[in-house]
Amino acid sequence: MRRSLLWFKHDLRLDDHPALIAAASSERMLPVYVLDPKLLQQGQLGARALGVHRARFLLESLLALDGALRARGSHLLVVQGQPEHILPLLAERLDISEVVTHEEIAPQALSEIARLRAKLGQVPLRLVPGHGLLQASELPCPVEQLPAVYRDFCAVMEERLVVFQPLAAPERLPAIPEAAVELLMPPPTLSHLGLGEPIHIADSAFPFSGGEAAAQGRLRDYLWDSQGVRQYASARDSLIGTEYSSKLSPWLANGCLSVRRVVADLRRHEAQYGRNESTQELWRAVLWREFFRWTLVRRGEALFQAGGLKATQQAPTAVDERFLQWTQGRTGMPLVDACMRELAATGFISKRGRQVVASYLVNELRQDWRHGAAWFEEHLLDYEAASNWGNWAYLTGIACDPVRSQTLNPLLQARRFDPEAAYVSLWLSELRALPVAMRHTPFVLSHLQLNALNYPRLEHVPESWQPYLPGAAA
Ligand SMILES: Cc1cc2nc3c(=O)[nH]c(=O)nc-3n(C[C@H](O)[C@H](O)[C@H](O)COP(=O)(O)OP(=O)(O)OC[C@H]3O[C@@H](n4cnc5c(N)ncnc54)[C@H](O)[C@@H]3O)c2cc1C
Repeated sequence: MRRSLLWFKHDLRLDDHPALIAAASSERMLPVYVLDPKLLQQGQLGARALGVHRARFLLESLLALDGALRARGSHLLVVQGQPEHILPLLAERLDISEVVTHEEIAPQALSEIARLRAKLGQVPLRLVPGHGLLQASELPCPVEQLPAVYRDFCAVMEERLVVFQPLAAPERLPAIPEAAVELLMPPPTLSHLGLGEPIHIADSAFPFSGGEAAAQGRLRDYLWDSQGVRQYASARDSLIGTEYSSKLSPWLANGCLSVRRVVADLRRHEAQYGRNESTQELWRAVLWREFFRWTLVRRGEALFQAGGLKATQQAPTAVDERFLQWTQGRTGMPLVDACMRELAATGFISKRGRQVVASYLVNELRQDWRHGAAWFEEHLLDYEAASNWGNWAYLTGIACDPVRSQTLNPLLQARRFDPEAAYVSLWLSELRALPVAMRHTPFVLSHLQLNALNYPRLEHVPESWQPYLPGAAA
C-alpha cells in the first residue's frame, strides 16, 4: 500500500495546493506540520523568528487546516521538533513510501531540505513547485536572464496574459495510516510555546485571524462584495482602516491563500467589472512579491549580507541604543513611533509605514538594516523572507536598483499621509494632550514640556525637515 507523508510548511490551505494533489493519489496520506522550537529562540540579530503575533496567526491557521482536513476524511498531525529529525522517524514508524512537499527558495529552507533528504535515506522526498505565482518553466526567459530591477521585471511580466488556473481542493482525501491515529493531538497553544497572549489593542488595520476560510472571506469581500479593490490606487497610502489595501499579505505569507487564486480572481473581477488603474496597481503589487521571490532565487544568501546585493561597504553597521528606541516606538519622531507601536501591538503596519520606519532607521539613525529586518521578521504577521529582506535591501539602497537609497523625509510623509494627525493620535496617547497642529512636531517644545508629556526628545532636527515645521509655510 502506498503511503505518502505530506509536509505542510507555509502552505496552510487545501485550495490550489499542488503538493496535496500529488500526495492525495496515495492509498494513505499523512498531513504533517512540524513546529521547530528554534524559531522561538533569539537569533544572531537579537530577534526571534516567530513572535507572539505570528505564532497566534500560525496556530489559528493550523487549527483551521486540521478542521478542513477532517471534513474531508483526513487529519493534521502537528509535531514540535526539527523536520530533519521528526519526518524520518515518522517515515520509518509508519512505513511511508514518499515525503511530498512544496519547493523552497530561501537559503535556510533549502539547507533544511538538504538535511532532511540525507536523513530520509531510501525514502524519496518529492518537491513540487507550488508557492509562487509563476514556476520557472512559465517564465518568459531563463531565471538568470530575468531583469534585476523591478521596473524592467514588470515590463517583462506585466503584459504577460497568463491565465492562471488554480487547482480546486479535493472533495475527499485518503485516510491517514492507521498507526498514526494514536499520534494525533491538538496543536500547541501560545502558552505551551511559552509566549503568553497578545494584548488586544483596538485595530487600526484589520482584525486578522488565521486560516483558509478567513483568507477566502477577505478575498471575496475585497474583490466582490465591498469591491474595495476598485479604490486601491487612491487608498493604498493611507495608514488607518481595513480598506486602504487588500490586507491579504498575512494569508499569502502563511499560505492560507494561493497567490494564483488571488490573480485568477482579480482577472475574473476585471472581466466582469472592467480593468481600472486600481486593479492594475494591485497586479503590480503582486508583481513586487514575485520580483523579490525571483531575486532571492537568483541571489540567495547575498540578500541577507550587510552589503546586500551590491556587496557595498556603505550600508551602516552600527547598532546602539537608538535601535532600541526605534523598536520601542520612542525615537521622538511621532510618525515613526506610531508605526513601531502599531507593529508591536498588532503585527501589522501599512506599506507606507514600513517604508517610513525602515528609511528612518537606516538613513537618519544610521543603524544596521539587518537588525531592522530581523525585528520585522519577529513581528510581522506577513513575514516572508524574500519580501522582507528584499524590501529592506531596496530601501537601504543595496538592492539591484540603480537608486542609491530610498530616503524618505518622515516629516513630509507625516504631513502628506497623516494630515490631521489621526494616525499618530491613535497610537501615541501621550501626544493627545497637544493641539492637533503640534502632534507631528512635539520636538519643537521645550524639555520641560516634553518631560511633562513623557515623550522622548529628538537629539537633532534635520535641516530637511525645516519646510514642514509649524509656521514654516507662512
Ligand atoms: C521594509 C519592508 C518590509 C516588508 N516586509 C514584507 C514581508 O515580510 N512580507 C510581505 O508580504 N510584504 C512585506 N512588505 C511589502 C508590503 O509592505 C506588504 O506586502 C503590504 O503592506 C501588505 O499589505 P496588503 O496585503 O494590504 O498589501 P496590498 O497593497 O494590498 O498588496 C497586495 C499584495 O501584493 C504584495 N505586495 C505589495 N507590495 C509589496 C512589496 N513592496 N513587496 C512585496 N510584496 C508586495 C503582497 O503580497 C500584498 O499582500 C514589506 C515592505 C517594506 C517597505
